[in-house]
Amino acid sequence: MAHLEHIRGAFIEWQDVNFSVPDRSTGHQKRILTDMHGLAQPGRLLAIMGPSGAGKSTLLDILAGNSSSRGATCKGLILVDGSPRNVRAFRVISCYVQQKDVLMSSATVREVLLTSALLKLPRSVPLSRKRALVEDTIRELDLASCADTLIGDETIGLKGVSGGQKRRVSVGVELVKDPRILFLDEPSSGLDSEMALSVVTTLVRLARKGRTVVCTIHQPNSDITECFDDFLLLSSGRTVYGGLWSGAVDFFARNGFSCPAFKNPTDYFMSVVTREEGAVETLATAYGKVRLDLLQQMAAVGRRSRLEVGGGSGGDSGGDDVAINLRGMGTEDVCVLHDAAAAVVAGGGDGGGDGSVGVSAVVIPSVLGQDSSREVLQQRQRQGAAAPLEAVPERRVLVLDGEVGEAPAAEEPAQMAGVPLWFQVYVLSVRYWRTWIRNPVMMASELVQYIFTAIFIGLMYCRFNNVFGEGDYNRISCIWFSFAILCFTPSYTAVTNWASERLLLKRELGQRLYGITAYYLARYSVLVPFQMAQCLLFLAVMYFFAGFQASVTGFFTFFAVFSMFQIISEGVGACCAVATRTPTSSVILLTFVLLVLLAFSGFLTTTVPVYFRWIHKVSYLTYAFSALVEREFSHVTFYDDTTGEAIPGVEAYPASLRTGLSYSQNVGILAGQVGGMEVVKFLAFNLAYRMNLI
Ligand SMILES: Nc1ncnc2c1ncn2[C@@H]1O[C@H](COP(=O)(O)OP(=O)(O)OP(=O)(O)O)[C@@H](O)[C@H]1O
Repeated sequence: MAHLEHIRGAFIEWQDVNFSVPDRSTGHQKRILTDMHGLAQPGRLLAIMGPSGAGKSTLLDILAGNSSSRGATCKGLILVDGSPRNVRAFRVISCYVQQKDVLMSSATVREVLLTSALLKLPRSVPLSRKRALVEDTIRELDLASCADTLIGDETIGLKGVSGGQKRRVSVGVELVKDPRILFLDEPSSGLDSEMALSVVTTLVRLARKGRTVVCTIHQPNSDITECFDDFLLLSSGRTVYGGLWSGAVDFFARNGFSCPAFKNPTDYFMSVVTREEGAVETLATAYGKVRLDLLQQMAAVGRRSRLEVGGGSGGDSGGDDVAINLRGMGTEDVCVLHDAAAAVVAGGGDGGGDGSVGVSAVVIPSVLGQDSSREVLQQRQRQGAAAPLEAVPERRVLVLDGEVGEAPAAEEPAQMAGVPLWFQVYVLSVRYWRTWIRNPVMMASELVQYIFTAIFIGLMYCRFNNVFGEGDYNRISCIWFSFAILCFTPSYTAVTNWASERLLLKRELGQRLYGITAYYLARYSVLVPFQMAQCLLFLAVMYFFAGFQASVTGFFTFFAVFSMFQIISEGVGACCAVATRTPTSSVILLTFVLLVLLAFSGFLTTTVPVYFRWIHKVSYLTYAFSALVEREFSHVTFYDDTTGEAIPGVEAYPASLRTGLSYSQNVGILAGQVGGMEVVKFLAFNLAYRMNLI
């Protein structure tokens, strides 16, 4: 556990935080959070509670630097280790675990964590260290017993880990980057009481290593509340209480709300703020008066507990740490020793360090600072408090555990900058590949569809004859029918897969683990061979069964055209999926598009109305169909059943099926359409991402 022993959390202090969003009905700003103050400390678990709509998630998002509502206004000051937060740098040292577990169901716990480590940690970190980190994480989260079990998804018949284990894996996915700060949105929601407790005790363990852990929580039972160190109770966007968990009952009692014996305090608090008229106003006002005392008390207890933990694991433990840090600081930094164990580090000097393992900045936030530090910070607050949070001055931040450096001032977070595109594509391809081969329902349904369709069509047309009026018609029908069925298979698969893929993609793109280009290339590199294999399977049965020209060239011509056809069909499905918000609307759109394309492919109507002619001209079905008819008929001679006259194949099929192009020209256009579809698909993914459809 060597790696995890060195974790140092960060002090996060927020002051006068106000958040408003535009109210569509009135056109004015609607206040969501009012005058929020608080403190989260290293080595401690801060639980944020409140009734539904109290503003818990909003506050958590703001603290984590995730808030991005259009038209929203966020004012106030957030200090990290005593200095105004630089959101970009803050994201590097913190992580956010969302409420819903969005994990790759076809991967094992160990694989999920390793993928995360490969994408999140720079390439300069050796693979052996990444693997060691994954093993550390597995042990730390108590996941050893299920490390090689699939995550699973009951909805697709894939058995896997339990809900509590899944939630811990979600934490682990973030933990592999070794964050100093963890934000978790309702980590116990949807779990039974035992699983919820196991998740919360895991969080306490993570906090005790020295990390700062902040979570929102809903209706905790008394076992869970015993795990809280610090506690923040919100109601209607106001702070009703913020301080030590152990002081909450006393605070309520002093303000006229005594918790009955044997009642879970959190149940009581919730009933007071939701049912008692005027209680929120009374408590919020009372809290405003004692806020500073409660925060100072909380900070003092926090400091004491970190000192008790001592110099070994976690926490701002010893004077040695401070001395090392001060050596690593730039000369412009203002360092004010607070006590033997800690220092206030303010100012914006270069954060260059000696790079020694375990070096950390130990910082006391302003609520605890002595006069000298207060002056520095008050000056900062005067600069920053009135400004929107995003506008606070940038400051270099120390990245802990083994490396002291400055947070990237440029656009990309550090973890993305460290992983080259080819490596992202490689990691994602492996994961994508696994999704296909480990998903029995998807694999079986695909195989059954192709084999069943091939046998069905083979039986339907079983061994064409060469009688004019029969053999020609059957060949044309067989080709069209094959296309008509097969255009639905890859496109529907794209739509159904997108529903589960989208959430994971959204999370990972949001964290900038990779970009759309890496995702697109990885997807393409796995899907194309799969589609080609499926075409081969289909034609191996259908081509000879039905009785198409028995030649190797003929077979591989069909194979090439069918493969291109499948690739385009998958692209049509993917575009319909990303262009819509729900699977139902994707299916409706896709069905409509394919039916229109089929209708004007040249088989169903001999005269295409002039206003639909453009569809006939752009449809890939037109060229695929025409190319194969052209190819087959140029190698077959029919005979008239009554006269015995020989009729060359090229003269035997109707003019309505001809595009006016030769076989190779049709294939050339189809190949161009494959390229065009890939460009459209790539742009569609990018556009969907920009328009928030992913
Ligand atoms: N961007 C936004 N636009 C409009 N209203 C918003 C926005 N963000 C939050 N709100 C509103 O602010 C209030 C607080 O929302 P928030 O999700 O923070 O509450 P919560 O305490 O987390 O509730 P829950 O426990 O139900 O998740 C809600 O009434 C919500 O509708």
